[in-house]
Amino acid sequence: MVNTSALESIAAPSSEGTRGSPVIDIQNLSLTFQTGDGPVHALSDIGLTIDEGDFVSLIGPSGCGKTTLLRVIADLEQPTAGSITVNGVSPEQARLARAYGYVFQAAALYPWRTIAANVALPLEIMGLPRAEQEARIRKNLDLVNLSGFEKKFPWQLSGGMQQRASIARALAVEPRLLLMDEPFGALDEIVRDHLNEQLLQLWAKTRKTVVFVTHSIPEAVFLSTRIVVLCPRPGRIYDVIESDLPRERSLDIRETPEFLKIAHRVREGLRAGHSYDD
Ligand SMILES: Nc1ncnc2c1ncn2[C@@H]1O[C@H](COP(=O)(O)OP(=O)(O)OP(=O)(O)O)[C@@H](O)[C@H]1O
Repeated sequence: MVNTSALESIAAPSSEGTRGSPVIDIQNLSLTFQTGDGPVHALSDIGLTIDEGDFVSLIGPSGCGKTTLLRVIADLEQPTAGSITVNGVSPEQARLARAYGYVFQAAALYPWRTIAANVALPLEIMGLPRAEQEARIRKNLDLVNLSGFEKKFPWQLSGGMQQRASIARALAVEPRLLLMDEPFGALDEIVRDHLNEQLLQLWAKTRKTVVFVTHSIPEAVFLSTRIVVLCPRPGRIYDVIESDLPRERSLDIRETPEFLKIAHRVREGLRAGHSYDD
């Protein structure tokens, strides 16, 4: 995804000095869906602060509220209690200010548009001048290492390449915050490893704040500065793990005792919150 040679000289953000004002501040937040079968407590008493430059993974069993939490941050769902700010303002104001880019599990590219035209879509909606649109298309396709694929249609690209294109589209609005909902969940393990490594390089280069939903323990531990373990019924935070792994990481780190220790703690949290009746 990322042009690695161009990144070799780029240092990852250090764990010191990047802590600034919280990008996301969530206090006592709950969300109950009213359904025909009664209330569903999707989120209960969530408290979470995410700082500038953090890479935070939300992990937990199916139904624990990961996607709902991401959608609340994106102003796609409304909490029923508590408070949340994004970049210091309400999620609605943040959405209107295009504070975030959102990447879905399926690449969600328009099949009748070329890759360049897909990346251009939010820029067209913003009404940016044509030259600015083209500059951003070039820059962001280059960031995900898709230069040369501008004129291809999504179906001409592999699943991993399509997902890289959707990341380029999310980045094109130049958000401070990237919300990613299991972006690599449908890809095979080798492609996923590769994209994980490249996402980390992209994060180091762009210094975005990332909130990333995953079911995969190795993916969460490999990518994150913090791992939030959720458990279901009601959806709540079970554990928040601050990673002490160096920010600059390669896949080899997954064999180290430090990595395995964090993975073990995540697994314990998942086990404790898991119902085998599911
Ligand atoms: N629009 C909705 N109306 C009613 N219930 C909903 C709605 N959206 C989500 N839920 C319920 O809220 C709970 C949390 O769902 P959510 O999709 O956030 O979980 P998740 O952790 O992302 O699950 P998965 O890993 O399977 O994607 C689930 O019980 C789900 O059925």
